[in-house]
Amino acid sequence: MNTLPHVKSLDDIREVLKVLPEFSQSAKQQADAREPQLTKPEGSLGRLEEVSHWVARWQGSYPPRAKSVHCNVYAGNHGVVARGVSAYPPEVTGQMVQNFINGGAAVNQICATFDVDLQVHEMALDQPTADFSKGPAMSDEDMAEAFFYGMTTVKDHTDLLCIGEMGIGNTTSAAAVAHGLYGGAAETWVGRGTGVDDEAMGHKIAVVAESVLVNKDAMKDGLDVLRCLGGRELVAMAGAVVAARMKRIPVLLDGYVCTSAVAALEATCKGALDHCMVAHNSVEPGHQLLCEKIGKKALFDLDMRLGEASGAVLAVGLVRSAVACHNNMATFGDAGVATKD
Ligand SMILES: O=C(O)c1ccc[n+]([C@@H]2O[C@H](COP(=O)([O-])O)[C@@H](O)[C@H]2O)c1
Ligand SMILES: Cc1cc2nc[nH]c2cc1C
Repeated sequence: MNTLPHVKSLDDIREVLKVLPEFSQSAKQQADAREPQLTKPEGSLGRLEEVSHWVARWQGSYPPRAKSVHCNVYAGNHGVVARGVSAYPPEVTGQMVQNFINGGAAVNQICATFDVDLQVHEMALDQPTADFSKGPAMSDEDMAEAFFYGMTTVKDHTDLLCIGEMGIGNTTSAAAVAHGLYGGAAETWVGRGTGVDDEAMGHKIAVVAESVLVNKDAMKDGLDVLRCLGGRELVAMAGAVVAARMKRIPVLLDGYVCTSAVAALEATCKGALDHCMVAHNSVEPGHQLLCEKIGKKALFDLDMRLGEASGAVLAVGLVRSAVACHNNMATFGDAGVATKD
């Protein structure tokens, strides 16, 4: 199987991003050739057609598969919580990790529904990142370590990978990363996260604006932004997305925090997220704009704002249905159904 490069610095990660594999032209051609033969009006399965072709192209083999599905949830703690930006205390991160392990969280139930294997990864919860409203969240070395760790968590023989996170304070991190990457007004990128009140919301916007200003000179590309304003779980998600690309595994992204983390890859290297789809549109107001910035449209919108990969895993049923239609529907010829005039 593929050996992953042991990245030890942001420059090492930049080198990896330059040589990411592209999708398979042969799988694309096979999927394109089969689609018009299936017993349905042309285009009538809408985005399900896009989904099955996306799976085939990025797996690089044909027919597409969606049997072995894994979900990786990364958990991290954030120094910026000292600024009063979350509705919950930071101990909840570790407590929720225990809840995941015990099978009591929402994502456990959704994984069980779709027979998805769930792995939870604690990212040094006893060492929160530095408060990024004062300076960089992580050193170059810390970021590379979390990134490489994320890379190693992607298992071979996975048909589809769902990624998500848990971390009190991380919607502030996500907003700061998005603001750092794309600019605009800080309030465009800030939402209520776990549910902060109006007063805390105003404060959160000010903290995000301040954090981007404080770190401005240290941020030359997307990876710098992720190091300065991200967190270990955000970095691990970015590492997992890169490893999945190398192992030819399509990825379902979750909500705002997940999308913001990996947007740093796209900002560094255009096309780095071509093997990913955004599963759902989060209630966080910046998510839709963020999706536009990376050229993606979420598969559905159920007013969710939970995180923990819940939206990504929910999309597994949709992907499996898309792949089953593509692979198993009868053709016009086989079924004796007349084609259009
Ligand atoms: O990713 C999202 O769309 C999302 C939206 C709202 C909340 N969250 C989750 O809520 C936590 C962060 O919220 P907060 O208020 O502590 O920044 C973290 O564990 C996330 O998984 C996640
Ligand atoms: C209880 C709880 C569960 C979560 N799951 C993801 N983020 C969360 C935040 C809180 C507060």
